[in-house]
Formats: sequence, structure tokens, C-alpha cells
Amino acid sequence: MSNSESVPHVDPGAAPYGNFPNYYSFNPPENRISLLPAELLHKLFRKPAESDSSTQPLLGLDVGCNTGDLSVALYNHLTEPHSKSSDVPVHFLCCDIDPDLITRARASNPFPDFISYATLDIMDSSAVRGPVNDFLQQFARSTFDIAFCMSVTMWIHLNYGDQGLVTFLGHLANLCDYLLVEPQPWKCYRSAARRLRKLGRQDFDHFHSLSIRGDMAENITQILTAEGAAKLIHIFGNTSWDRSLLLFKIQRHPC
Ligand SMILES: C[S@@+](CC[C@H](N)C(=O)[O-])C[C@H]1O[C@@H](n2cnc3c(N)ncnc32)[C@H](O)[C@@H]1O
Repeated sequence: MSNSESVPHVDPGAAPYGNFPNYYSFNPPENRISLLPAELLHKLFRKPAESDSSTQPLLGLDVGCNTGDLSVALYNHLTEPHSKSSDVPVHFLCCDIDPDLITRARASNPFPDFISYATLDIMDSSAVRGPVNDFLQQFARSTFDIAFCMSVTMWIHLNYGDQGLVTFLGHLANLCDYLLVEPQPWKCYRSAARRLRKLGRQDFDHFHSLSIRGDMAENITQILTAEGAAKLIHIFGNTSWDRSLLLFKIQRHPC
């Protein structure tokens, strides 16, 4: 399979945020799911045997969920009986900038009581506050247990520049205790820019001025772990698209 997001037969000018309408026909969820241990949630959140077994729900945030196929696959994978976290209710909030993708995700949602979808630009802090805070407040919580940021960083980076990427990662880290990131490697940036040029379109606003470039998994790790803000605790290997899945534990320092 090709290792860049150059495969979709969609005019990329029409998908400037990576909002490809048929994403899962060329990158099926299984490519990523197969790298994640089914017991991930149990391993991260298991309680000591003697602790009270009250079932605080586990909360997940999926940023850039497209039509929700990966969100649902993650939900199934992490909650199915052999995962041993199935006794704990798990609730996901999944968001995407593209309202059409969210409409499709809602229409095919197999678990509407457990998976919620919202249209929002994660870079628009005032728009994010509403749905994210409303979701967290239902559970009297201020953060998610885990956030997923799968194949989204490049689109944020190309559309909002270096500072946008740094702000985005910082914002996500503030929202969760664990963060799973699948960064697109630099060669995908070149492919995305080449596609636009082939179509005679203007380059992404920021492509030529990005100074964060090269090894994107390493760059993103450095941004997240700067000043001890997060710790890289696991790399789950590489997908067939040569993308690594990086799990960070966010370190909260008392003020
Ligand atoms: C390449 S797709 C990845 C979809 C999914 N996360 C996955 O890995 O299967 C990138 C998604 O991020 C969404 N996206 C890009 N920028 C966004 C933003 N600023 N806010 C919310 N979603 C965004 C796009 O609409 C698109 O659906």
C-alpha cells in the first residue's frame, strides 16, 4: 500500500484538512487497531485489587474522527470482553471539522449511548469549549482519560503552521491523562504539497515556512515532552504506511 495520503481519488483541494470522504476505503481501521493491545485500557487504568471497585467511566476523546470508522473500531477493541476493561463503562467524544463527515458518523453510530460526535475545529478554542466541556460535565470531570490523535498532526501543521502544531499538542495534553498520537511522517507533507501543485493550486499556506520538519515522530515527542510535560511511555510499532503509534502519559505538576 502507498505510504502517503496521496492515494485518495479526491481532489485534495476539496479536502484541505485531510477530510477525505472515503478515507477508510484506503486506510482501514485494522491497520492501526492490530498494533494496539486489546488490554490497553485495562493496563493503563487498572485499579489495585484492594481499591474500591466503583466504576468511574473511562472517557476518550478522538480528534479528527472523519466518518467515525476508526473511533468505533477503537471503542470495540478497547471494550470487548477479552480487554478486561469491559466492566467499566467507556464513553467517547469524537470530533471533526467537517460537518458532512460528522453527519455520516452519526448516521452509522452503533453505540449512540457511548459514542458522541461533534462538529468542531479543534483549533478554535471558543468552539471547542462548548461541546468538550458539556461532555466532561456530564461525568463531573475536567479531563479525558485518553485522547486519540490519529493522522491529524500533518493537517494541523500545514494549515496552522509550527505555532499551530505546538498550540494544538499543548491543548490536547491539557485535556487528557494519556495521549495516543499517530504522526504523519515528513514524506506525507511533500506528497500533500505535490498533489496541490499538480492540480495547479496554491501550496498550503505554511508548507515552505515550516521549521519543524524531518523526523515528525521525534519532533512531536520533543514538543510533548518538553519541560517534563509528558512522558513517552510506549511505541506500538509502525503501520504499513510507516506511521508510528506513540503513547504519552501527561504529567500534571501541582501548581
Ligand atoms: C486523515 S483524516 C484521519 C481520520 C482518523 N483520525 C483516522 O486516523 O482514521 C484527518 C481528519 O482530521 C480532520 N481534521 C483536520 N483538521 C481538523 C481540525 N482543525 N479540527 C477537527 N478536525 C480536523 C479532518 O477533517 C479529517 O477527517
